[in-house]
Amino acid sequence: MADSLSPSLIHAENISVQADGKTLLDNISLSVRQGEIVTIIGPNGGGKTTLIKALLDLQKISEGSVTRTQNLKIGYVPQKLAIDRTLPLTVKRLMTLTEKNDHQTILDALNETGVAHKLNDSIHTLSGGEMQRVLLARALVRKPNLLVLDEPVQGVDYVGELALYRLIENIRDRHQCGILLVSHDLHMVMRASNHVICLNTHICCAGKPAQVEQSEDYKMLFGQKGLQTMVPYSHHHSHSHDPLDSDILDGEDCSCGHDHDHDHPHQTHEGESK
Ligand SMILES: Nc1ncnc2c1ncn2[C@@H]1O[C@H](COP(=O)(O)OP(=O)(O)OP(=O)(O)O)[C@@H](O)[C@H]1O
Repeated sequence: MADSLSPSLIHAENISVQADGKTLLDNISLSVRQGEIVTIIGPNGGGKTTLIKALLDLQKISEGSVTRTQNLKIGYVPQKLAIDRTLPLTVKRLMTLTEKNDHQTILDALNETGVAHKLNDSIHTLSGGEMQRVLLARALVRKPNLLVLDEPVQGVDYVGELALYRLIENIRDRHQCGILLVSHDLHMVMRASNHVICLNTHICCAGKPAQVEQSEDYKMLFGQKGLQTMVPYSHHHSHSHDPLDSDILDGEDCSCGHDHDHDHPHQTHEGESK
């Protein structure tokens, strides 16, 4: 389990991203440590995918810096996978498209995510949840020390969502990797996280899940939906996680003193300070 002394696998320091004269990210700092699940939540268009891309060097940053630990191996499951639906493609083939792995390695990864029985099936016949599990397995064959999952529960129903988050927790426990998770949907996501960052161009609030729940900014952004979502969290989360002390505004409400217009992200905010 991670502790506050674990070194950061990846660390962003005051990064900002501008594109087309627009600020997409404003002064964001965050760290992901070994054995830790960090979740980025926020409204549509809040900059979650942009932040992931900036961390992965897929998006140019205008200010700030990103530091990665030496030998960092990242397994990335993007939000969208552009696959031509007319292209015949089995799960096995998908698993070897970009990396050559032996049969047993592929089978082990698919076993771990519970979809080994789909090995020879066409990916076009998979359910949303099965597809996400295949993509997770595909990221796992690289034996990453950092898993980056952009909306891993998309297309998955409530029960499947819960199972997927449990699986993600198990992967974290088994591999002791760091996990950076993105979601705009709040169902269950908080429960699985050590640390939550609420992003709406800038960081509105961040900290341990129970602390974010108390944040006025969180309540304003997610309203009743957010409060309802936290119920399962409060009831289940007294035991197994080892929440981190974090260098990111642990449990603090946004204390900048600015008014936030959450429907229309703007950039007058200083963002998070370390
Ligand atoms: N390359 C770009 N140039 C200009 N604007 C961009 C670019 N990439 C993203 N944007 C804009 O930045 C904003 C944030 O997009 P992003 O995809 O990061 O949001 P998100 O939080 O992941 O949203 P969602 O929850 O809908 O997936 C959006 O308004 C988007 O249109």
